[in-house]
Amino acid sequence: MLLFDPKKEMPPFFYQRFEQQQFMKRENKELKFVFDRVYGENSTNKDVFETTSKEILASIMSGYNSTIFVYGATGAGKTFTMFGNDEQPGVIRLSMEKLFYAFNVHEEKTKFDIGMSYLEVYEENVYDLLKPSKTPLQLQEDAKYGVKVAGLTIHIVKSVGDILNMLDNGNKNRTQHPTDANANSSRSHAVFQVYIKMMYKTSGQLRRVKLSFVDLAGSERASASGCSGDRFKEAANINKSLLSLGNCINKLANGSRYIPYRDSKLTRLLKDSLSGNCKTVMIANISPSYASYEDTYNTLKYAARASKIQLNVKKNIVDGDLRPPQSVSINEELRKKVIELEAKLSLSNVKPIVKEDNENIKLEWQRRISEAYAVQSILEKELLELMTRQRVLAFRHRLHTRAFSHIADLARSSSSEALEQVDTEDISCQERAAENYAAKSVKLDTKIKFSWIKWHESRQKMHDMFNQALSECPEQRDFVEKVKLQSEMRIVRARNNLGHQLLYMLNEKVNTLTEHVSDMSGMLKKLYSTLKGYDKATPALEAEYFEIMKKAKSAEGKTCSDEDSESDFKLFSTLDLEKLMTTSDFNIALKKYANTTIDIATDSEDIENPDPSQSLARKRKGTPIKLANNEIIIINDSPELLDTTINSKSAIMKPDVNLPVKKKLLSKSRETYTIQRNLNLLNDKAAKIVKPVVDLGVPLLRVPPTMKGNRPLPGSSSSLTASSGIPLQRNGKAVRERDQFRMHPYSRPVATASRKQGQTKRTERF
Ligand SMILES: Nc1ncnc2c1ncn2[C@@H]1O[C@H](COP(=O)(O)OP(=O)(O)OP(=O)(O)O)[C@@H](O)[C@H]1O
Repeated sequence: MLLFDPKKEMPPFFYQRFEQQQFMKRENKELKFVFDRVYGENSTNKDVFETTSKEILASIMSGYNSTIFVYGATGAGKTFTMFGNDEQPGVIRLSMEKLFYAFNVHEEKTKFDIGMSYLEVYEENVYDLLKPSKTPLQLQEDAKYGVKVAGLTIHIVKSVGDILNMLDNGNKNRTQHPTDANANSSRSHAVFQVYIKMMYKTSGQLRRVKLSFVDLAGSERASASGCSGDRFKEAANINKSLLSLGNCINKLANGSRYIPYRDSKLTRLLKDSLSGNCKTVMIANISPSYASYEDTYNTLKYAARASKIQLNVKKNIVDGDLRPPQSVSINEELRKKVIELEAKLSLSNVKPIVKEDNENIKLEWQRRISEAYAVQSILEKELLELMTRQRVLAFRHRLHTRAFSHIADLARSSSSEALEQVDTEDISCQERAAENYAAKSVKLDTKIKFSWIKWHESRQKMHDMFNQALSECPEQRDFVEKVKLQSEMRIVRARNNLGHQLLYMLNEKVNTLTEHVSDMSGMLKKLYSTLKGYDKATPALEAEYFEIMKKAKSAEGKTCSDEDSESDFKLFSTLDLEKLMTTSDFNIALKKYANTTIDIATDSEDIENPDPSQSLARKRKGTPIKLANNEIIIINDSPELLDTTINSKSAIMKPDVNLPVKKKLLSKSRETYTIQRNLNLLNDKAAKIVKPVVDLGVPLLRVPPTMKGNRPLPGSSSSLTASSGIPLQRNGKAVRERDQFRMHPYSRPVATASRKQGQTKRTERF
């Protein structure tokens, strides 16, 4: 046990005969760390070797891979522990001497082939220290042999002397720079590996073992070590690779399934030593100096975590192809015996073995499925997140575009000033927004595409794995179903989340619209009253006014009265991972909607009938008016015909169709968002199209039967008749008469006709 920063008895401090509290004193940590061995200040390299590496060497002879690595702050004595000096040889030399001694002892029965390599990892590049070159070496992963360094030279050695000479040469090539903490600081991680091939002469059995010694570069706080420029970068790189090593150690200690070996070259190289088939010793060097307090504390934490890692090791026995001829017959006999025994054993214990095997297979499949599912979950989450962002962006853009189209439509039908204002301010703004949206959506589309491909591949793999697992072990159907359900749940949750986001945006828009509608209906009321006051409100205008007011009222309090918004909502809230949708797919779908839907106050019939040609055919030019006798007339009040500027001083409606407006945008808006009036009355075959009144802006009026013989009023020139044969006249007086009764605008009670003209009084102006 090592006691770090122990509590110390401090002599009491008195001031004016009273004992004082010592505020400035730092609280001691007094942390206890338990390790396999702890070495004191007087321990030698031999002490370290005897209780660490020596034990490991015995297992090397039995065929186990082994690694010894030293870790610690800069200047703590790592290189000294590994290499030592003449008086105090380091762990490498002592191990090699011991190893070669063992080789000599077993020389008669075993043939040993020994090779060595020496490399360094400097700033995330791997260099061969025994064949110096400026070109870094590449790491390759091999399913059978693990991580290999391509092009690394392996030198055959016959004695300890050979090895030490090679190491001396290699050390000369190793990157060293002075730091504040160490005049000969090693700035790279050095990995020295000994490859031993042992062949037992009698049995022909072959063992290949790898012994590694890793001298890590010193961990340091870059600012504390007083370096700058290149040295600072060097220190940052060292710390980065040590951090990834620390992460791997943490995850291994916690039993995590995913270990981030690929985060750095160092961890990739040490993968075998950390988690593979390897017996590993970690030597943590610390300095007793108070100046290294923080470094010592960090090193101890690092080592404590590393000590929790548990490895599964197995002997590296390879059936040799190089078996000596005399051993072949013995070996064959033994093999036959083994087969016989195995057969006997399997006969006697069929059931338990099968059961145990099944259980193992099941567990193995579950482990593999869980691992693959963890990867797929990450990909799925990423894809869902991107898709949600794409739809939210597209929906927001759609809402903006629609709002703009409404404004453009209103401006177009109101005045040239309004239209010009839209032209100068809003269109450029809208164009900028559209460009912005296009750029963002292209980026998102690309990301989604890549993410989807990865997700799809991983899903395919999972699918294959499920099939294989179920065919080998059908009883794990429940486990497979559970994994599938988890994935479905994630998608449903993401869909819900998207729906909430879109609904929130839609409600915001509806709230703003409701506000506008109430503002506009107030204004419309004023305008209508003014027109009426001047006798300029035609029946068509009047009918339309009441219709609009009715709709404005019914729209109040509704959260989503707009059918088109609902279609948009449906389109954008669809989150189907199977179907990859790009921004252009949305646009195509929206165009389809645009053809089938008439905006603002849409007739349900038009939505039900998706044939655009039919819905367009049913559009009429004019306002239907139902008379008291159920007869329907349609007044063609299209803007062209209502243009009273042709022959009148009073302008009811004056559309400027040739204004210098960016036609592209406006024409699009008109095509998509036609303000449509109620069409139900059009189904009546008896309806007649009647020409509009343009002369003085006086509404068209049927002359009641009682007034039939009367001469037309001055200024009235119409000879129009409805289907009933009743003549229609422009009759200002009759209008005033009608207004007195304030009937529903669509009905003209015959009763009005019975009133005497003399009784008619204009009681209402405004
Ligand atoms: N146990 C020891 N006995 C005598 N000298 C030592 C001992 N440990 C370290 N030293 C000396 O301390 C100095 C720094 O040690 P060393 O170079 O081994 O540190 P290091 O941890 O490898 O540092 P770096 O990470 O910077 O390379 C060297 O001069 C070394 O000889």
